[in-house]
Amino acid sequence: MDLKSNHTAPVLADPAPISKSRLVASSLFPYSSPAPVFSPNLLLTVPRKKTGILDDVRASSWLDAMKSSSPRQTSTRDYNHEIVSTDTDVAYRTWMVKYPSALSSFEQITNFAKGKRIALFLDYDGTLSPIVDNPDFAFMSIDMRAAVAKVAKYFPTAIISGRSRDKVYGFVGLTDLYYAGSHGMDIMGPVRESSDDPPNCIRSTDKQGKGVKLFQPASEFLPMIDEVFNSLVNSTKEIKGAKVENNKFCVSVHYRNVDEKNWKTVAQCVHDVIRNYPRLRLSHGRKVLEVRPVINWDKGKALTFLLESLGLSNHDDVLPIYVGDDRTDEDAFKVLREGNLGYGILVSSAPKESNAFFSLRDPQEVMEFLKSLVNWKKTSVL
Ligand SMILES: O=P(O)(O)OC[C@H]1O[C@H](O[C@H]2O[C@H](CO)[C@@H](O)[C@H](O)[C@H]2O)[C@H](O)[C@@H](O)[C@@H]1O
Repeated sequence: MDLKSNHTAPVLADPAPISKSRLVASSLFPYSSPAPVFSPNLLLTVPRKKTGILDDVRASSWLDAMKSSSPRQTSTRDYNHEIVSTDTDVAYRTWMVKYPSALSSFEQITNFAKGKRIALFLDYDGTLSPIVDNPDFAFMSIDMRAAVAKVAKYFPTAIISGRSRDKVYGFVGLTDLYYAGSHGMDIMGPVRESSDDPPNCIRSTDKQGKGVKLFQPASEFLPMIDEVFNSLVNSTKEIKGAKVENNKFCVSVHYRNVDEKNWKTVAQCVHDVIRNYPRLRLSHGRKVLEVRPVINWDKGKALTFLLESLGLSNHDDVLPIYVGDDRTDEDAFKVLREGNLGYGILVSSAPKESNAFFSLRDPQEVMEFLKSLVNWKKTSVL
């Protein structure tokens, strides 16, 4: 199949604006899980006109998205290291009325979880590890690793990351978890004999020799992604601070360390490369442009796939909890919210519209939440 064609331009697909309407509180509780649907035809066809240059309108919308792609500090510290209340603090507290802290709402969460099996889904960057300038150094702390290891002893736990699966496994380094890399396009999950495998799913073994299911719905894009990665490395090499990361089924172009006056040049380089690949699209992360295949697959679909693989879909006594900080995590929050399946928890130190139910400020609070889950499980009489 020729995935490269000159008739269409790349799809500039950011997530659709999130609906401002919130479900009423009571809909936190009734659960009915629809059966997951895995379409054999995952390819999306979104034809667009080809444009020669990154035109001004598109350039400014790319730039706006680039500028708003990382939260600002919500508070400052005075010379005594006291937190000084600022307008942004007030805005954050107001926002938290809509997205309450998962720590202060812990009792509400665990009350609802009584008699249920919690399944935990965790994003990596910005959730388990703090955001740092160099993506190669986004290590999680020893304490965080211990907290994740403990929580995984009590609850089925999966990491769903935009990184390549190998890379995120390298950072986390725990064997008792399931891993989905490339925004869910590379899943290594458990084998369940009773279920039918979708196309593109193969049986394999993990590093410990355990039988696993490997699902790579974008496998045919591999040569294209490699080609685009090389082109992007080449075209951005003169831009000081730009960094291109190969995430196997997608490519990240980082501009966190690029002078803001050169962000437009980064956008132009990315545009110039991917305009020749109508089967690739662009999305925005935290100071990163992400190039990925146009397929009907995202972190939300990965979450559904993993629940199915774990034998946890269509059960009223299952409570999935997904913790993430990025726009790509919204797809998973949406699956949980719209299906009334479970709780999305947004990690953010700044107010933003989300499909999550709860919030946590930063990875430190994520760690406290994980520890609280373990303590609750240890002490609860179910
Ligand atoms: O889905 P995630 O696990 O959150 O991965 C999303 C992207 O995370 C990484 O980039 C982000 O974190 C870096 C390290 O803190 C930071 O330098 C960068 O600015 C952030 O965008 C990762 O490098 C990307 O490849 C992932 O797609």
